[in-house]
Amino acid sequence: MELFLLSFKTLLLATALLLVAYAVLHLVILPRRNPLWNIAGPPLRKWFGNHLHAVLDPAISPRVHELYVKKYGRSIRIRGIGPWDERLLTLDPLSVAHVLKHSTIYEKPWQSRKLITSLIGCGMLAAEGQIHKRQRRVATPAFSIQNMRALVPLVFQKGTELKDRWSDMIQQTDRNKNSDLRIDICHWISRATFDVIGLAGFDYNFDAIRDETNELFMAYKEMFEVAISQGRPIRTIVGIYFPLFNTLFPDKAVHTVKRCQRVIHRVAGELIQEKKRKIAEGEKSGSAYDGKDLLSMLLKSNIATDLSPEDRISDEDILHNINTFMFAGSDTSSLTLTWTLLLLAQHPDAQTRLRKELLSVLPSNDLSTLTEEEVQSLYGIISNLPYLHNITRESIRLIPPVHSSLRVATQDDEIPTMYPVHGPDGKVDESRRSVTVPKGSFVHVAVEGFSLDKEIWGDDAWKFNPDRWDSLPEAAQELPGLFSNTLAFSAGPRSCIGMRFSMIEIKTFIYILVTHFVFKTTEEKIIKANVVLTRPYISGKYKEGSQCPLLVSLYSDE
Ligand code: HEM
Repeated sequence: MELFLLSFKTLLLATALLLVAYAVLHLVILPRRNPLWNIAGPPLRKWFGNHLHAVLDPAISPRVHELYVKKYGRSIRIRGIGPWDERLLTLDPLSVAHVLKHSTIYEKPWQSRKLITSLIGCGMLAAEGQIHKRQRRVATPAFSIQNMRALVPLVFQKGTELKDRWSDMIQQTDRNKNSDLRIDICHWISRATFDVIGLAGFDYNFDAIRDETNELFMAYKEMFEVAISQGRPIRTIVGIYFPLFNTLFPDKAVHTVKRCQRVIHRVAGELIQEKKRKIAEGEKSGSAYDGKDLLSMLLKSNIATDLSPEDRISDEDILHNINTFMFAGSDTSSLTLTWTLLLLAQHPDAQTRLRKELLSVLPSNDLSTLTEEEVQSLYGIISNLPYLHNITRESIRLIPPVHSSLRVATQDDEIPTMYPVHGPDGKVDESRRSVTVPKGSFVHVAVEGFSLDKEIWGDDAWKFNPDRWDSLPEAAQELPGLFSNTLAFSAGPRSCIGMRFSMIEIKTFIYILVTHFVFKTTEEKIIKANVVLTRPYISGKYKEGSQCPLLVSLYSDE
């Protein structure tokens, strides 16, 4: 018995020693051997601390980025969730272009892909490798300039509906006077952009500007709310690493997602089958079905004769991508519009100047009476208005809805840098123009960080100055990015496929709203928070959820 106890104790001791050795190896020794320790980075006050809040919270990240660049250069070592998680934060234009261009080396982390897939399926946002390539190839024709222009009338229709709704609300409040009405523009614009993406996505009218009762609309809305709810971070992490946990112990959110997915599968599944039938009938009868929505385009492109059978995607993939367009294309556009209107309210001179430019091309008859050709020709003019273009670019630069993005290196790599790299001792080696990144490391792509960089954009980089776009500094002109030297729509093979679509939506809505209403700020202070996207909150009222109240009145030129 004694012998047994002795050997049991020895076994326990050996196991404990092994665990300690494992922990020391992974928490102390291996991290120190990580090549990322050869570059400078901010210290940590606590051994288990991290820099994530500092670099991801838009309330402080501009100051943090500025300080880091001054002290540590543009290639910065930061700590992720633990000592084993050393990361690269790059504010070097050459490095970020390298990372975004080499999308097969720098993939999206499996954890975020799994989370997205669990909600909307494995569409373009979450897929990697060949699957992503195939989906992107099928979807690209749907987003061509020509196809996007075909969506202009429906964007006008929804912009006009929102305008009419707000006009009614203002007039109902006070029938005699045109007083200011406090409107949460974030909420209302989100309803309108949902309507737009519903019609543009699969020719389906959620009618959310009127009311929020449509079954499919509610399913998407509730599901996306689960995605952005911050209330259960531990559970979310456990669910990602151990999916069985959610099956065995489902909570309210799991049930909600399941219920929403059933509705989407049923209603959107039927829409897909109906479209397929129409396309097949059109082919049979010789008069091709002319549906202009993304679903019709995707289905047509998927059966195009120049696409080999192995490059085609399944009905399931089609549904996942329509879900993806809903997810990636509704809040991003509505937040851009919300931030733009807030900035215009905060800068009344810019608002008046913009209104003057927009009114100069306002037709004499009501927008809702224009023919399709007239709408197309009007949009052609609007899209080229210089001050509107400057306002749009400046708003997206100053408050990009996607605050930052994350990539993981799938192999060891040497990332080139434009600026010299600072060593861990703070010394700058002028000849050192690359950073060694080991496989498995996370790389932070600071979308907002680049947009607000004073060394690139000038000392007024944090200010709203639409005129800057008339003479950009050389450094800004050299920045990589799909959209006007910003990373707001990312860059490279994984950049935003919906940029043209959102430009039509943003310019059309601003045109309609600013020619009909005047926007003023309320007493409340609006702050930014990064909740999947950069969203507005009333200072001190975070728990009330994202909102952006403005005082809105009818514009009259008298
Ligand atoms: C102002 C509006 C928008 C902004 C700021 C925006 C921004 C972005 C950004 C930054 C990415 C890259 C994400 C990453 O690398 O992690 C992205 C990807 C994507 N966006 Fe957008 N987006 C907008 C509107 C739209 C719209 C309207 C659609 C569709 C109708 C859309 C569909 C997509 C898709 C499918 C991807 C994934 C592309 C891929 O990985 O191949 N986006 N968007």
